[in-house]
Amino acid sequence: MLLTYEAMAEAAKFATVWVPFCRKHGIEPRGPESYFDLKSHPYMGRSQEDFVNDRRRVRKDYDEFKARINGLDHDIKQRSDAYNAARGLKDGEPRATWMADGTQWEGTWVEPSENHRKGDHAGIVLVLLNHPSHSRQLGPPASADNPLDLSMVDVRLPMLVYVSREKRPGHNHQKKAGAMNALTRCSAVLSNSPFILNLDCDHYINNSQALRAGICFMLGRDSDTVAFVQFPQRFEGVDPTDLYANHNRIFFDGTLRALDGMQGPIYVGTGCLFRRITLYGFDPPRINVGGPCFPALGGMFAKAKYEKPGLELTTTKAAVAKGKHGFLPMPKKSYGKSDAFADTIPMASHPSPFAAASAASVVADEATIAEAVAVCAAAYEKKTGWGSDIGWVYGTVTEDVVTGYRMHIKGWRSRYCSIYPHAFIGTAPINLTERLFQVLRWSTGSLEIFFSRNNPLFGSTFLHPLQRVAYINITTYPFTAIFLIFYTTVPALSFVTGHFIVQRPTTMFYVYLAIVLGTLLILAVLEVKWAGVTVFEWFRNGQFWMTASCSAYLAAVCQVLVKVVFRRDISFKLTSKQPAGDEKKDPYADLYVVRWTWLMVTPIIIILVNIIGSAVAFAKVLDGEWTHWLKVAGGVFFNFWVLFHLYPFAKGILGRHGKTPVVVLVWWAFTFVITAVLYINIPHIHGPGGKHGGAIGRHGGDAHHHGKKFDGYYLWP
Ligand SMILES: O=c1ccn([C@@H]2O[C@H](COP(=O)(O)OP(=O)(O)O[C@H]3O[C@H](CO)[C@@H](O)[C@H](O)[C@H]3O)[C@@H](O)[C@H]2O)c(=O)[nH]1
Ligand SMILES: [Mn+2]
Repeated sequence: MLLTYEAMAEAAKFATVWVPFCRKHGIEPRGPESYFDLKSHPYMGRSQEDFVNDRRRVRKDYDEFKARINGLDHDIKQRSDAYNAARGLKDGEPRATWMADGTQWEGTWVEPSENHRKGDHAGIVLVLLNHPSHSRQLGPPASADNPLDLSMVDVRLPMLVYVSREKRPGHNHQKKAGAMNALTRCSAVLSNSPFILNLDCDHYINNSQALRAGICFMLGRDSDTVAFVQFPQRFEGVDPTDLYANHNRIFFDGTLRALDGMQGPIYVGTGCLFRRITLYGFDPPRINVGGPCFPALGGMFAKAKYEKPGLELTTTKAAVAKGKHGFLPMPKKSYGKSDAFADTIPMASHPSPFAAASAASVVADEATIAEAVAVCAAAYEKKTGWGSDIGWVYGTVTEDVVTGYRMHIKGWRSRYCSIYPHAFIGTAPINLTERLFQVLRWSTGSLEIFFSRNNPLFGSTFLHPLQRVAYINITTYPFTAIFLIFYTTVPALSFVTGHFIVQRPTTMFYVYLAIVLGTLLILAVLEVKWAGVTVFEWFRNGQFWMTASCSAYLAAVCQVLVKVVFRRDISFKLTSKQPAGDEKKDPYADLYVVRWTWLMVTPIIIILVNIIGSAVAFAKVLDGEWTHWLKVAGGVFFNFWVLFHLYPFAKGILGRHGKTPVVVLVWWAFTFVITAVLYINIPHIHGPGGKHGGAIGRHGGDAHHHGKKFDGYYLWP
């Protein structure tokens, strides 16, 4: 969209003031919006007065910048209308969208037409800021049109390029993975930097030292085997009680950190620093998988392959210059038709011998840009290794997990880098429906990987054994839904029917139960103590896990089975972003907006079943039908345990009213009492009464049939 491009152009212009200002005064955080939102402005630079003046000036620039961005939509339309009018368009002729410099925009038009609509437009590469010089470049001193004294500040800005890959109808563009691959090739041609930072469109950099922190893991001793450095995802705009566990603290601060002790964290799609060559399918220079515990297991069956040097320079510079690609890990044709792109690969793998050459190549001239457009053509990847052996992997909606996995099975490591202030911050869906769909997408993606050629059960032996366990877990976890559905409904249903499929507990059963519970407890303590999450956050995770498991995971299992059986593709529904701005309004308004989806059906059923189950049990005790009220209490407690987990969900579907927790409890109590009263008062439901017999009699022949046929059913208490 032209809007994106022009907004970027405005940002580039504002950056010429903002970035030097930040450097001069040591401003942190570097996001202007977050910085100007701060309550206090700790001063770190030089003289106070200088700072106050500069700050006032930049603030004014920033406000103007924001106003211009907000006006862009209108400006573009007005400008285009003027140009179109000037050209005297006849009726029915397509109405072009015009750039500020008076040329037609090649991408999507405001009024879409052939070759200029969403999913049907040319590839566009526009350089907004060109390569900076290699040496320091001090700014001008203060003057009339430049009120900031920048004479002591380096004013260079990094290269900034707008890229929109070619889109054609009927062509599978492979969503985010396809976008990342096009960008990887484009940046290879334009800059070919050896490291790539990948951020989602809804994330920003919050700590200017983040890259320095991450790159340490790449450049340090022995770190030539590190493929990527993963930062935890952090979010803003989440409600303070984190009703739907958006922060995912256990996953980021527990799981990813723990994996760091093995082969490394999995790749989670954003906030990740890559070594460029790993995306090209290179093997690591050495294999050191297995660590001190399992050194023999690393690459057990594949040793021979690694006797030859992996990344050692086996070709002379001259040979590369002649266009021979002797030491590419894959045949040249799997990288696509662009020779210019293929030539960048050896330079990315061995920056040092080519330092002079790559320094000279950093000019974004017309030919280079034409090449950049060519490598993001829609048809470029036809009959190449992109999406399978090279770059981001296709065929799943969680391309992140599988892309990291393919690196790990080659023996690459990854590292986890968590710093404070948070390196990157993003937005999370705080609406229940959006959140459920997000989890549905993740769980579907995981299962897709399980049912693909990237099933971790069959990955190479370069995968650390425990890392493999982690990958199996991450590609099978949605199956927990099947068990959880039984776990959350059968005990409550047993109260209603009076039949119990679980045996009267034996001593051995209690022993096992104690072991399982003890393990869970240790795990919980470790997670809380060691990952640094609070007990409250820990509970939230558990609550949301149950909600997601009995809705999204279940749906994912069904969806993927359909895909596996009928070969239907699954769509990537972009997570809705909370509309920004308007501070006066409730920032969490979206939290309680109810948008119905069939994903909500199962949790609602489970809630009802548990309330009704315990109400019936209660009624049976009141009625004298059951006498072992202590045992009944135990069962009812279990039902409440389930309800307690589904409490945030209930709060969410009650919408606006859910803001007061009392409403949920009132509703639950109401349902409970109604059920109990009905049960006691309607004789034909609860049968002729009297102890166990009543329970069977109530269901007549049917229940008898069950009671007799299956020895597995027990009457209890
Ligand atoms: O067709 C698409 C869809 C998405 N994106 C990008 O993918 C990102 C992730 O999409 P989003 O809707 O924000 O989903 P989230 O659930 O927030 O994303 C998480 O889950 C995704 C996998 O499902 C990962 O790719 C993301 O990195 C990870 O943050 C977006 O920011 C875009 O940059 C595209 O480029 N093209
Ligand atoms: Mn996102």
